[in-house]
Amino acid sequence: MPKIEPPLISLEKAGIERGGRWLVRGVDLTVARGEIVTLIGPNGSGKSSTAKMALGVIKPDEGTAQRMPGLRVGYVPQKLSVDWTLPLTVARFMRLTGKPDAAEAEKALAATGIAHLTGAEIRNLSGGEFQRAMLARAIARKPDLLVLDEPVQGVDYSGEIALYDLIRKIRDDNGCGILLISHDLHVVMAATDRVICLNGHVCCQGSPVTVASSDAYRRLFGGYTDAALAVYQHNHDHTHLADGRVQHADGAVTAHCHPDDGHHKCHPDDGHHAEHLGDGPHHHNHDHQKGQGGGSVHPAPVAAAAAPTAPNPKGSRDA
Ligand SMILES: Nc1ncnc2c1ncn2[C@@H]1O[C@H](COP(=O)(O)OP(=O)(O)OP(=O)(O)O)[C@@H](O)[C@H]1O
Repeated sequence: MPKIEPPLISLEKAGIERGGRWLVRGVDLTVARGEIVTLIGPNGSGKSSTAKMALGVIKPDEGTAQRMPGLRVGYVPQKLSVDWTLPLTVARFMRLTGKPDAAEAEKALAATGIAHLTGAEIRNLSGGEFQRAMLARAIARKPDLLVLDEPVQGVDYSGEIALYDLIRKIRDDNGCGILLISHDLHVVMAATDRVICLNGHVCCQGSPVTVASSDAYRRLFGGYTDAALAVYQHNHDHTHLADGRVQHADGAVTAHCHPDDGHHKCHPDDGHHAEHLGDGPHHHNHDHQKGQGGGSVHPAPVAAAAAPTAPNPKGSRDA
């Protein structure tokens, strides 16, 4: 009989109380190897507090928190205190904590698509590049579990898609478990196996479709839910090949997407196609539409993640 691996982390009926107020309570949560679990919920709903309990940073005031013995965690925090006036290259940033050896650091930077930025100053990176550097630093530790708190903040929509694709790829390549924290209702739906919807307690949980269809989720997010669900359920039917051409479901290969591909009207100069350069063949199972209306998103801005010289939107990540 195959051995059932215990989860990497598990919370049972866990809660945190501060100053006589329960920040969050009654949380049941597990993350297993190879699984992407997303904590979703509005601001202040207890997502970060729950993640901190799972990581052992905060001890639960009720219930239990358990971690696999010897668990290696890669953590990308929501905020990072960096003195942006100090010169700090990406290479040095990789060695600030954890000190991976040079080969591991190089591999991690290549895996996140920013090997060419090793010598660049952190303060000059675009928002998407900075998030990739944070991810690279986390995966260089070869974690069993990656915890990513709002990993796409400060990143434009097409950059978000690229980052969620990257997160999935990291899971596939490394076999680690991933705990994602997000209040993004759209792209994250397609990038996760299980969603736990929080609002001081677990409102609902399950597959993204189950959660997005639930009454509790609808009550919490109101009119946004249908769009989120529609976006999640809308699977692309084409693959972007490494040479930039597009292979369609019927096997036909064209220079660009078909204008009637359904999910969007495709402009040849769309930024989102650029971000997959070097990723090899890339099959979409996400939607390119952001927002509620499901309208066309063109012209899409060039992905921050793919723009090596884009200006640095520091405001979005300063602690
Ligand atoms: N140490 C603390 N003492 C008192 N209140 C706290 C403490 N830490 C967090 N809180 C409060 O607990 C609630 C949940 O905070 P938490 O950071 O977990 O929410 P979140 O869902 O991650 O929010 P956001 O999406 O805004 O990051 C908030 O109202 C916050 O102000």
